[in-house]
Amino acid sequence: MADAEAAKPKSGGARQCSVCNQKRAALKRPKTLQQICRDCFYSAFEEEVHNVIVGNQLFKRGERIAIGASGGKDSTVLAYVLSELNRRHNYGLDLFLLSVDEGITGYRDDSLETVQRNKIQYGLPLKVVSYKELYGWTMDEIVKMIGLKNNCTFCGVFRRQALDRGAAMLQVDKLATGHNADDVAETVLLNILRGDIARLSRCTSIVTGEDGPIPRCIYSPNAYRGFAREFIKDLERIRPRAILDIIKSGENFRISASTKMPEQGTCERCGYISSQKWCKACVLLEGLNQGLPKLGIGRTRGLNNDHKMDATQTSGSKPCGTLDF
Ligand SMILES: Nc1ncnc2c1ncn2[C@@H]1O[C@H](COP(=O)(O)OP(=O)(O)OP(=O)(O)O)[C@@H](O)[C@H]1O
Repeated sequence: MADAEAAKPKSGGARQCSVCNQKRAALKRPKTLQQICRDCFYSAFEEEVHNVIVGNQLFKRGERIAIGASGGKDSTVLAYVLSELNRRHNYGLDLFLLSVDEGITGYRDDSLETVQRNKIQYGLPLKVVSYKELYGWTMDEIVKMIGLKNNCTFCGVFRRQALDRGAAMLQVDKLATGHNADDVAETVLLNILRGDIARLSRCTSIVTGEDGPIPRCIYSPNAYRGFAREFIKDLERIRPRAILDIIKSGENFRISASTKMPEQGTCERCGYISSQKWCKACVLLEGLNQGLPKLGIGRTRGLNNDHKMDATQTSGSKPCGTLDF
């Protein structure tokens, strides 16, 4: 996606596609610097995704795969490309669309309509799980209680767990989520800026147990991530490959053996993966239910006080707009 956005042809530069030599080039790919037409870009993109899937042995024949479907552009592309490649190359996968309804009036209800269309277009079964059914709260209700300032923490933590819970209900083997190059580069940069070594080492992994790129949250357009995004876009204007190079730096990052990393366990309350006594979602939920919504926000207060802080938890007090996969 960074490809397409970064490389709109300059005015007057109506060149021919350097692949088919027939149609007009629609974009210049930062990755290859090729001027390429729309159709050739689609073919190249789909072929590259196929090569990544095969090269990394992402799936096994017969596996059940949930596609995190938000109705946004990335997951819509993901749903299209996975269903298309599954059919074209006969991967033998059972694909499902999985949507989380956070209960944000005027936002998710609209995008869920897109997902309903994807369901019909690609002929994939759809499962929708909602914050209301899982946690007893919609995001609108949470915002009413906590205000706009810290609500992204709730949104991000709950969404990640809701996707995992939905995946468990569907009894899938894997969950696929969509992340474009810009988002991954932002995440690498953010983790460097925060000194979050644990996340930095995982955020470019193609397969993660439970961690990965930290997507943005719609309630916080001016959060720290926004500044990282602006910075990356400025770099991209000067040098379009900058985004891919930042990702490459993240991929090549290695932690020294002497660095202490957080230990993963399970939440004593709900059994979800956690490096603390209670997982972040349970701490936040407890705060909401007790009428103390700030309980799980911040570094020092909360229900996990008796446990030592670690790299993961330190980022628990991170600014709005982060979501861990
Ligand atoms: N509400 C949701 N329901 C299901 N999957 C989701 C939801 N929100 C995010 N995801 C998954 O996480 C990925 C990254 O989410 P993020 O919030 O960064 O959105 P994004 O980069 O705008 O992607 P998209 O364009 O697909 O919304 C999405 O592509 C999707 O696979």
